[in-house]
Amino acid sequence: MAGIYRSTRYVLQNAFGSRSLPGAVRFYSQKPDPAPLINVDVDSKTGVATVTMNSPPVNTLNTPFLNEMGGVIKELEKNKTRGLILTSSSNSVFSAGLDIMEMYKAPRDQMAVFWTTLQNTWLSLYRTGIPTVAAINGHAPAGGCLLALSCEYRVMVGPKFTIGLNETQLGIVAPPWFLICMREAVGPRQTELALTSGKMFTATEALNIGLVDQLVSNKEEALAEAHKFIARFAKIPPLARKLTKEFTRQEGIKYMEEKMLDDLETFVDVASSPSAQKGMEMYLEALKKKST
Ligand SMILES: CCCC/C=C\CC(=O)SCCNC(=O)CCNC(=O)[C@H](O)C(C)(C)COP(=O)(O)OP(=O)(O)OC[C@H]1O[C@@H](n2cnc3c(N)ncnc32)[C@H](O)[C@@H]1OP(=O)(O)O
Repeated sequence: MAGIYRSTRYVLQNAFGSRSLPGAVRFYSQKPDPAPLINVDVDSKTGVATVTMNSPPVNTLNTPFLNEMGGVIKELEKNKTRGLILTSSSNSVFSAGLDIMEMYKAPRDQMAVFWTTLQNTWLSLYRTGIPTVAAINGHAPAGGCLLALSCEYRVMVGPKFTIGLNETQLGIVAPPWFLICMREAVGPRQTELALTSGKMFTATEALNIGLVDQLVSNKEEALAEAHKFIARFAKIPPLARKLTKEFTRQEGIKYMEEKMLDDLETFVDVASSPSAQKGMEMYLEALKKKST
């Protein structure tokens, strides 16, 4: 392990005084952008929050965005929100996944802060007692797919958008907790087939393997179905629901609680390796070429 990483780990551990690093690492992030990257709209009748990712052009997951998302989840939990619907303000992209610029040619300590923030925000979303639904109204590759998989129910707008964990196509490896989320939705066979090839699924294919639960034809329908899913819990005692969700998701929660620092170390080593850097460079070039 290189010295710089060791010192990052030391600083993070000292800052929080324990092996687990709860909450987002706010003091490491840059000055926050005054414009919100995420909009929250709570329905006054139902108490259900629509959380709209609004970070143009493609809702990439970077440190400020993830910090804000972590803060939103904490706030909704504090206010005893009845449901959380995750969607996007874009007409074509749910989220383009991790911001490759947080990993490409980034110093190891910056990568470490980024990954720690991702780990914490993911855990908050994955384990929250609030019923969660992803209203997937656009493409959801890699980290975008992870966000959707972390919710309890997925409604996807079809047929033209795609979803999947495509990391191997970039020459990087989806970590075990991404894989656990995928396996919980589609089972081990489909997970291996999907992840080894980095397959992006059409909405119909995603429905067929259970990667999403419902197909609809536009965002309004997606939001309506999401509300219906949350309404199913109106008469279920919240504590029993929350604990049952925790038990069901124990593997992912346990992985993150126990392996957070090992996972961080692996990420920084893998992402900074010459082959991963080369893969990202080529991928970024291809994206740029496509957009010009
Ligand atoms: C050990 C590591 C583990 C890592 C685990 C997870 C990895 C990830 O999540 S990696 C990210 C994987 N994401 C993708 O593969 C998606 C890439 N993006 C796309 O396929 C398309 O952008 C998308 C289909 C989402 C949208 O297409 P368009 O609407 O046509 O937009 P553009 O492609 O023109 O993109 C606009 C603009 O955004 C830049 N961009 C897109 N995605 C990313 C990204 N993930 N990170 C950083 N930047 C991204 C793209 O280059 C364009 O930039 P400009 O050319 O400067 O406008």
